Formats: sequence, C-alpha cells, structure tokens
Amino acid sequence: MSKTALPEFLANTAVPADLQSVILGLADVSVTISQALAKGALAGVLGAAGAENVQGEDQKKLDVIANDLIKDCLAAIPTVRGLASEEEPDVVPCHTNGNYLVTFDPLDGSSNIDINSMVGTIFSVLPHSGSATVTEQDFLQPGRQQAAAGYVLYGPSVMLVLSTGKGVAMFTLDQDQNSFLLTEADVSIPADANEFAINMSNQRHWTSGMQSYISDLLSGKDGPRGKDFNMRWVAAMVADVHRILCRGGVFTYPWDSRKPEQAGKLRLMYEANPMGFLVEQAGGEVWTPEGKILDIQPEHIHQRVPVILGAANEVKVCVDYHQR
Ligand SMILES: O=P(O)(O)OC[C@H]1O[C@](O)(COP(=O)(O)O)[C@@H](O)[C@@H]1O
Ligand SMILES: [Mg+2]
Ligand SMILES: [Mg+2]
Repeated sequence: MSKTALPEFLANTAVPADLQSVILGLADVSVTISQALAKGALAGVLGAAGAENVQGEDQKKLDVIANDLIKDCLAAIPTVRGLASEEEPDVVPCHTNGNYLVTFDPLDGSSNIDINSMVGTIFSVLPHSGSATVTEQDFLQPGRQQAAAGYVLYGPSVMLVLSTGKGVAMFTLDQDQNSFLLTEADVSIPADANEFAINMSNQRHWTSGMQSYISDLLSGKDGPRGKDFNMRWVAAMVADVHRILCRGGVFTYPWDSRKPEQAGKLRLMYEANPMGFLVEQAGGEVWTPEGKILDIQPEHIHQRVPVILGAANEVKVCVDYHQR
C-alpha cells in the first residue's frame, strides 16, 4: 500500500488550511536546506560565517543560509503574521492579515555541521491574537498554546516530525519525489527509561541535585536505582530528542555555575517549547527543576531555560532529586 504524503495527512487530520500552508512551507524549505547540507564542502557552505548572533554565539555559514531560506519562505506565506529566529535579534513582521507566528532554530546542533554529523531545523507555530503591528509581546505565549511544533532532522534520512496537538507523526523524505511520506503515525515514549543524555563534561558545574541524580544513574544496578543506564550525547538537541521519541530515555541540559545568571543553554522559544510540545504529545514529561516548561510565561524571545525531558517516570525522578 502506498504511504500517506504530508499534504494528505494534514487534510485527513483536519488541520486548518491556513496552518497547513505554514507546515507545508516549512517542509518545502527544509528540502532545500537538506540539499545544501548534502553538498557540504562541494558547495562551500561549511565553516564559520565570521559573525556572532544575538546570543553571542559564533555563526556557521549554514546557520545564516538556513535562517535566510526559512525567513524568505515564511515571508511568502500569507498566513504568517510574524517570525522570530534564534539567529535574528528582533521579531520580523510579515503579513498583516496572517494569523500565525512562527519561531524557529534554523539549524540546531551547529557544532556538528563541520563533522558531517546530525543537525536539524526546529519550529513552533503560535496563534496570533495581538496587534496589527507585530511586537515581541505577541510572541510571549506559553508553549502550551502552540498550534503546531516540529523539527526536520537532517540525518542519513531526512525526517520531519510533527504535532498539531493530536499526537506525534514522523515522515521520511522520499528523495526521488521530494515528498515527505508518513512512516510512523503514533509516536509514544515509554514511561520508564534506561538511557540518559547529558554533556557529562559539565558535571562539576551542576547543582547538587543534578550531581546526585547522575551519580546514582552511573552507579547502575549496584546503586540506589538498582539498574544499569546507558548514555548517549549527539550534541544536537534535535537528534537527542529524536532518539528519545524513537526508543525512549531522558535528556537534560541543566543550569550550570559557569554562567549563573543564565538559566540554561537551551532556548525556550526555539528549542524547549517545540521539543517539549512533541515530547508531551508522545506521552513524555518536560520540566525545569521548578515546573513544567510548557506552562512558563516567556519574558523575552531569546530566553533560556534548563531542560529535563523524556520518559515520564524518569523525568519525575530527576525533578525529585532537585526538590529534595
Ligand atoms: O556543545 P554542548 O554544550 O554539548 O551543547 C549541545 C547543545 O547545544 C545545542 O547545539 C544548541 O543549539 P544550536 O546549535 O542551535 O546553538 C543543542 O542542540 C545541543 O543539545
Ligand atoms: Mg539549537
Ligand atoms: Mg541553532
């Protein structure tokens, strides 16, 4: 039997037509980004761009290329009122009659670009209910209000993973037709975990709660947790979360004491909220040590947040170590 293509899936699942056009636009532009990535050094797209983004991070050429492609794509969709990007200092107004706001991380896992490892594009679609002139304030909505969220993973296969609030579906790019085909209709994360993801090199900078939690995981079946845990770290949130959606586990990027004023490394509106929406839709949990990430009222678009997400029971255990 032939597989369902993305446009057919969106129509079958009663996604509003104006939201469909945003999702289909993002899917199309991700194919162009995947082609630039696939050409790599042959197209001269690897390496540094020689500039810093608003977050004070060095931009790669592909961060800039992907950002410009997505910006142009969204600006051409009449239902997009405005956009905000990890790589843009300010929100960008689009169409005055549009009813959606889109936030995105054009290329997640940038440090993997030059080693030909996995990267992705993460996006979040919010309803627009504010003024005719888009302001930052219009974007400051809790993640729970997202109309859709997803990512495209540029790996051995290019995959689009999407939720419009009715579960999580995975699509694989058919490179012959440039068409995303449904390959997993109902993604679900097992409640218990035996795999964790964290950048262990930062251990000495974590809070005592996080130190104890990871130390007990590492003690394996001889320790208080009574079982062994495996560890993985791709250094691209998009790929680490993809693994969790495929085979379970827990992912965390905690606060650390090197930049005490910074809540965490990951961005609430471009990374934590869209990935959090997917993980909750797949039955997982998404927390900071204090509460659920999707309930956070954002204060500014580039806000950062500590993240603990994945298997429901394991996330609760991790949060509990912090609250003891
Ligand atoms: O290099 P580190 O500290 O392990 O951080 C890796 C994390 O940083 C990120 O790459 C940040 O994303 P960007 O590449 O979009 O800046 C996450 O995807 C990933 O989880
Ligand atoms: Mg990122
Ligand atoms: Mg990025």
